[in-house]
Amino acid sequence: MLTFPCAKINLGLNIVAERPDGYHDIQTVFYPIPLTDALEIKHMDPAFPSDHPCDLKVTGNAVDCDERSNLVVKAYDLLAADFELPPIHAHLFKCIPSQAGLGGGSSDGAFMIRLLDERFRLNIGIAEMERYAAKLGSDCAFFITAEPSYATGRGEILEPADGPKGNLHGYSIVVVKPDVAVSTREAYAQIVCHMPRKSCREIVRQPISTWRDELTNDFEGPVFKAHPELACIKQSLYDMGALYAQMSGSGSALFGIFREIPQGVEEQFKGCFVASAVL
Ligand SMILES: C[C@](O)(CO)[C@H](O)COP(=O)(O)OP(=O)(O)OC[C@H]1O[C@@H](n2ccc(N)nc2=O)[C@H](O)[C@@H]1O
Ligand SMILES: Nc1ncnc2c1ncn2[C@@H]1O[C@H](COP(=O)(O)OP(=O)(O)OP(=O)(O)O)[C@@H](O)[C@H]1O
Repeated sequence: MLTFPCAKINLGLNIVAERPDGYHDIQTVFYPIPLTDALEIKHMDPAFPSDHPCDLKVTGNAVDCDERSNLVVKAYDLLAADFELPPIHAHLFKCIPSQAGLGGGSSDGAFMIRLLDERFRLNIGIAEMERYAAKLGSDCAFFITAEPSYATGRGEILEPADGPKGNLHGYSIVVVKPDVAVSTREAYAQIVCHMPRKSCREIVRQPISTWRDELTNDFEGPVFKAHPELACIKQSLYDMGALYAQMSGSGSALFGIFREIPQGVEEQFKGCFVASAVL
């Protein structure tokens, strides 16, 4: 059985408070984008046994962690602790860039939960799958439904966000990821928390023309200071006609929302990972 874990962007991201558990309370709107990995599972072939009941093969882009730490295997282990799962082979074809703020690893973990639930008829239910996913990472719960969501808490408390779907339908997105890796943990450590004057949830209901002046990602200040080239990419997206441009999550990917995909994006951002799609 095959599935396609998608990436996300954050439309606005405010880090509002430090928590006693070492995490931060955030406010953000998660929006799924059509940039995907591919994830396949099948029963383990007795002719090719493995020392772990979830034998993972990764192709495409390299993932900088060992097999057991991969969120696909962690998702299997999490469910195997509570459900009887047969041994499986899993194949992850990795396309979503890592350390990009696009939630690629989180998506793989959440889609694995969905895949195991469906393939082995576990009947876990959405709310329970979201609870399992939140144990894998703060971003993971969103990917269980991958519907536009307003997220609070660590990022795992989700409510539907209908505004951006209507606002963004038919627009195009360009994602640019330079060869800069940003550690999410280190990025959070740079932040001075504060409440935004207006919630991103409200702003994304307004016309896109207002987003440039009102919607903010609190990571941009410290991350752009450490990597000024990211601010240049954001400015280039605006120069190419973006209606709105922002860094996603803690970076280093940036995205621009356009009426139509502009000419020459590949040439403009030579050396970067560049993807574009209609939303
Ligand atoms: C930056 C975002 O992408 C915005 O959507 C997410 O908040 C990141 O979520 P994630 O990658 O799933 O993060 P996790 O794997 O849960 O946490 C990685 C590290 O980021 C920090 N972290 C993460 C989420 C959060 N709400 N507060 C935090 O302080 C913690 O130091 C944690 O050890
Ligand atoms: N399936 C996976 N794909 C990518 N990275 C994974 C995966 N499983 C575990 N990881 C580990 O998690 C780290 C962060 O994951 P990833 O790069 O996808 O997140 P990110 O781009 O920082 O997104 P975000 O912070 O928005 O969740 C990687 O550097 C890698 O070590």
